[in-house]
Amino acid sequence: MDPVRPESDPARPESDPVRPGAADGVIATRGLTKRYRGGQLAVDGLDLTVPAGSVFGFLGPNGSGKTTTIRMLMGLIEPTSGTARVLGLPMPRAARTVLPQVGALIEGPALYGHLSGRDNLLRLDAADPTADPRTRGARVAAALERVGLAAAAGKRAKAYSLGMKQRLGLAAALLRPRRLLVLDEPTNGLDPQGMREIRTLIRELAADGTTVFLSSHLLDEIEQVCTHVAVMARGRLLAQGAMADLAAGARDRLVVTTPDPAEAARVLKEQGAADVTADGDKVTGEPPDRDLAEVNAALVAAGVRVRGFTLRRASLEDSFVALTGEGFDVAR
Ligand SMILES: Nc1ncnc2c1ncn2[C@@H]1O[C@H](COP(=O)(O)OP(=O)(O)OP(=O)(O)O)[C@@H](O)[C@H]1O
Repeated sequence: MDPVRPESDPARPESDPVRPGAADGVIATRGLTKRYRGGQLAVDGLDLTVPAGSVFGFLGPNGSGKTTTIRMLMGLIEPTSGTARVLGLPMPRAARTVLPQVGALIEGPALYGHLSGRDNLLRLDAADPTADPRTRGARVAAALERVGLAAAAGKRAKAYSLGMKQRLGLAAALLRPRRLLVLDEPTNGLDPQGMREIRTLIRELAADGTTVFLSSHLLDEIEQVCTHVAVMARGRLLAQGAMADLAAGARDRLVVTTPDPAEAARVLKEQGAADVTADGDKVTGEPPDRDLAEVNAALVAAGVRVRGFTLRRASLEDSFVALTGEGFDVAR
């Protein structure tokens, strides 16, 4: 089933378990497919390539197959067909080599509520046979510091807010150096402040060189923190690539704010704008290939009361629509 070469193949440097190369990406899947026993095709022929050093957004609505993919990548479930390599090694076969180098936060961290944040981490660290007990205290203190929990380290975990629990989960993932962090919907259930804090932390981790694989159903979130993105819908990969390349697939939009939307729409079409739509007092369209000052003047000359006239940069959502012809809110 698995056509990859043996792990010890010297011709393939990324097979070195200590320092696998990233020629194929930190994560690479080929035709990865999962059909659950009930017959549900959750992931369908996925070819995913996650470049080293990227913050890779794995975007898709609920039920699109993100968690199933992550569970296959982490060796928690077997694919029905296809292959998955993580850090250059085949999963789940090389799980014992790969997983210690991967920090994962999947479906909320498992914590002991009656223990303090610090004691939770001490306990987790003690469960790691490769962790030196002499440096345990320092390691735990550094991880708590990293996620901004140093001041709350002595508090029982059950008294933590959801955001603090997520951060403690991240601290646990950071107890040892990781080459890859896999975060499944890490901001789910958090308030805006908690979301911002987690995003900032993700950016900092990425700046340190860790590759971050971040699943989310939030377009905004992916747009704000990710360098690369893959878009899933109904178990299939719709698009993947560098965020900038994906954005290049969608054109900027001209946005006119006016109390006269119907007239504005007519003039914009006349001026050569394509795909003109009106929504309330906003009329948007693809800008025509001419001096926009002339377009503005034409609106005013036609008696349109122009209250705003701006060019909005293409968003990830625009790219998504341009690439797929579908809205993001894909119904299942
Ligand atoms: N253990 C299972 N047995 C059968 N079907 C499952 C199982 N787990 C998930 N599914 C189905 O597989 C599909 C993909 O689910 P998955 O959880 O991977 O999606 P997701 O994108 O992670 O969504 P969410 O964010 O809601 O978890 C869904 O239709 C789901 O109902």
